[in-house]
Amino acid sequence: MPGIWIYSEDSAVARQLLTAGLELKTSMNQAVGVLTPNSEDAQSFVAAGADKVYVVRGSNPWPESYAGAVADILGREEAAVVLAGGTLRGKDLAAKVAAAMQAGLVTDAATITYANGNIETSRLIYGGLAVCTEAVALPAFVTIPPRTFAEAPAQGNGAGEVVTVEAANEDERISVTNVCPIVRQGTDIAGASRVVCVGRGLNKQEDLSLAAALAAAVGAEIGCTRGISEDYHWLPNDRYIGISGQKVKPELYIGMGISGQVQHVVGVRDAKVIVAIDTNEKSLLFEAADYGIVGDLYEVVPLLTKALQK
Ligand SMILES: Cc1cc2nc3c(=O)[nH]c(=O)nc-3n(C[C@H](O)[C@H](O)[C@H](O)COP(=O)(O)OP(=O)(O)OC[C@H]3O[C@@H](n4cnc5c(N)ncnc54)[C@H](O)[C@@H]3O)c2cc1C
Repeated sequence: MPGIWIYSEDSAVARQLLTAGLELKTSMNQAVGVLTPNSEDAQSFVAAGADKVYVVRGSNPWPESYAGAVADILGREEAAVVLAGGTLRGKDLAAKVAAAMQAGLVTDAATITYANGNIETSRLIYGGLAVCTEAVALPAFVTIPPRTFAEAPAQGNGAGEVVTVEAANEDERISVTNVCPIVRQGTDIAGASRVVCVGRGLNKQEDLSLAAALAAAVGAEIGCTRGISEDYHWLPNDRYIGISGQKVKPELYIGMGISGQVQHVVGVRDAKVIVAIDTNEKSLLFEAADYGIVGDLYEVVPLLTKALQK
């Protein structure tokens, strides 16, 4: 089936990529297919508009175990465009399969369109200071970060076909002997709808209670800048936001005591409403903010919390 193919080991991300795939389907007039390791979600892709779904079952979740099977399917189907989730495993798999198929690969695309017979993408570079646009000849591989698109909704039962393929473990050097899930505190901050974020304007770890009270008042998760987790170890590393941390897309982000360096702001720029609290009126976070309060967080935050509790 020549057309647009989607792969992610995370079914929610695959449904987000399906939104981009269905837009390309209209402009390219080609079918959309999904490859997934998750047999239980195959019908949800069909219901959301996939014309064909391959369930690729490997003996372990490492891309080494099924990259060859994915390349075989995509080669057989004469894939024109492959969209892979921009997760660690998605990028790993995309690189392996694109190399096997001698196809071009663009990573971390924020937009994707079909124009002049090519796939055109844009992505942020230099820590968010510039936008890079690229045109890739077909067949083209593109990785897209999670939450770039909304999930494609179910449209009915769908008429797409589901095919199951068993992938042999291609790399005998790798075997899974144990799996330890990452233990997270609270919910995944990347998916939080509200975030209260603390920076090094906070004087000591006990003062995180100020942020916790504000977060409780607005129903938010607590995030931080890199120094708070990596240098001070006041919060776990999965709480820091930015280019090398989590990218968040909340309805509301409240940043306190944050200087707004680009490496942090690039992780929050997609927030719907940004509120900044800082003593320094030149804090760069004010430039990204919808609302700014120039003031001492030790005075402002308790007042704000009290007002919001009412
Ligand atoms: C390659 C690279 C990658 C990086 N990746 C990331 C990343 O992913 N995420 C990230 O966050 N950083 C990242 N950084 C670090 C980044 O460049 C900044 O150093 C960091 O974001 C600054 O953190 P901050 O705003 O908490 O601290 P600071 O820059 O020290 O700012 C503290 C702020 O608090 C204010 N303040 C002080 N006291 C008060 C008070 N009482 N009330 C109110 N405001 C007060 C100050 O005016 C100041 O604006 C990266 C850096 C590099 C080089």
